[in-house]
Amino acid sequence: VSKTVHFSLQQSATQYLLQVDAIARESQQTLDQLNSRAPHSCSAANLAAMRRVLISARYIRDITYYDDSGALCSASSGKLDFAYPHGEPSFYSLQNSSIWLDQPLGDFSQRVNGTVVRQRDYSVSIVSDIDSAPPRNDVRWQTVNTAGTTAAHIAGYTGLYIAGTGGDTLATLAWPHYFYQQCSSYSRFCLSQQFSFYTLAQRYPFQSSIVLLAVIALSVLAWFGWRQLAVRRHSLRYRVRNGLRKGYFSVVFQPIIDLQHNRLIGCEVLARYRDPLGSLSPLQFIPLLSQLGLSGRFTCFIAKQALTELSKLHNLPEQFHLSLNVYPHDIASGQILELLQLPEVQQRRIKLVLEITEQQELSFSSATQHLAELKAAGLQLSIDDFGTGYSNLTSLRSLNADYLKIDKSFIQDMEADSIKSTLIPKIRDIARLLNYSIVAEGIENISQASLLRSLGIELGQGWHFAKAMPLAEFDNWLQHKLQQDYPNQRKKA
Ligand SMILES: Nc1nc2c(ncn2[C@@H]2O[C@H](COP(=O)(O)O[C@H]3[C@@H](O)[C@H](n4cnc5c(=O)[nH]c(N)nc54)O[C@@H]3COP(=O)(O)O)[C@@H](O)[C@H]2O)c(=O)[nH]1
Repeated sequence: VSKTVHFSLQQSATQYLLQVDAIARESQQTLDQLNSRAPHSCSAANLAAMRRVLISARYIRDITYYDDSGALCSASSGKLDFAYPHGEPSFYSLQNSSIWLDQPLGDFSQRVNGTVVRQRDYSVSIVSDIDSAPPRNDVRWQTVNTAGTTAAHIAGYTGLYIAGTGGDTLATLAWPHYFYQQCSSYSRFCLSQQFSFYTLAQRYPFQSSIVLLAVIALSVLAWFGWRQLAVRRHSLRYRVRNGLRKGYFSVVFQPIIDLQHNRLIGCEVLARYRDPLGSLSPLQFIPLLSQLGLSGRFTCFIAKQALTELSKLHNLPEQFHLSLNVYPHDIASGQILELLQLPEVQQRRIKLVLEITEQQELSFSSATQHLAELKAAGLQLSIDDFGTGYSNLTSLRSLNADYLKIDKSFIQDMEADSIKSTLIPKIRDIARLLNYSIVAEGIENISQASLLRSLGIELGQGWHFAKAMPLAEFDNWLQHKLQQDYPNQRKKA
């Protein structure tokens, strides 16, 4: 389609510019011929010579002779009554011709306007349709002359000509507008045309329908592509993967309390997610990270982030614990050992406790060696969500952990003496047998805290003490708590 359109535009513009060149050539040759004659005057012999030239010309309608005061005689009118002055020319062309556009050529029987081209003592007047009849009249067009330093507007719409585009250029402007420009080689005239797809559609109905179909097909494809992208970007998998790359995960800290002395001994770090589409719950992103094979990277990120943030707090209690949830399969695979490479983990100020949920079965054969390496590196282990999963006494013993964390489902309804809560003393006995400290999680009120204290449970956490908080809030809470716990101690610098 573009070839057909291009060819057709090229043909008509070439025809038009060839005519312009022919007029320019005839004008130039005539002026050269007259200017080279001597003597220059309005003598009968000179007027006769001017008329002979005029008769053989194809485009020139009159020839005028000048001296410094103005036009003195012309081939059509003979001697003029007075020297007729010209105003400023419209532009200067090649060989320093002065050109006046749209001049009234008043000495013809009918009043007509035309173009006057003057060089030295002579001018030629041309009446042609090149400035009023472009090759196509259903397009916007402009003719300019580029012989001077700037393009001189000759006819048509102003502002269509694009400098530097050169000749014979077909381009799509903003769809559905097209642009075509061609310049003549001799007279330096350029013809610029601008037209819309609708003009094409009228002229080339078949080709245009192909273009239109192609545009529709491309738009539909682009729409589907965009929709697919939007769906993908909204999918949880994309968000979680992207979140790890872009840092949409953050950490919050929930205090862990020594129930017997009501003192802060550490905290648990919990992950949070927020991206421009909103928040995701850990229950959504924790299993997904595992399915995406990103659990190891994620655990390292959370550990690094939590330790970096906590290291900014200067008055953490001695032997402060940071409990970090880890994926049991990362222990079995050994990926968890990557934690030991982190400089933040290697520092000894904060004790790292790895919480391994009991809800997922741990492959003991491969895990034992890795757990031993973690413990040898100074990390502690805690069995999380105890009472909800797979542990038996043998597996508990072989894990060689330090803490046993009673699941919150045992704590809830403790005050109402629920069946589950009656098992707490039994869990406590098992923990003592194995030399584990007990942490009770999900303590929501004072009566649960008192009951657990009376049962000899050492450690606890839950909303009764504080919810999980971002660092700044945790710091405020910590200052307040330290004031309570150590009222006589001055703040550390
Ligand atoms: N492997 C990783 N797992 C993580 C990480 N961050 C969180 N998680 C696990 O996601 C589960 C849901 O966590 P979350 O929504 O943060 O809920 C925790 C507490 O906010 C909530 N909690 C704490 N106190 C109370 C309470 O008094 N009542 C109550 N109803 N809920 C409370 O319990 C969740 C902590 O659970 P646990 O880890 O078992 O101590 C959860 O399984 C997280 O483990 C991560 O970084 N890595």
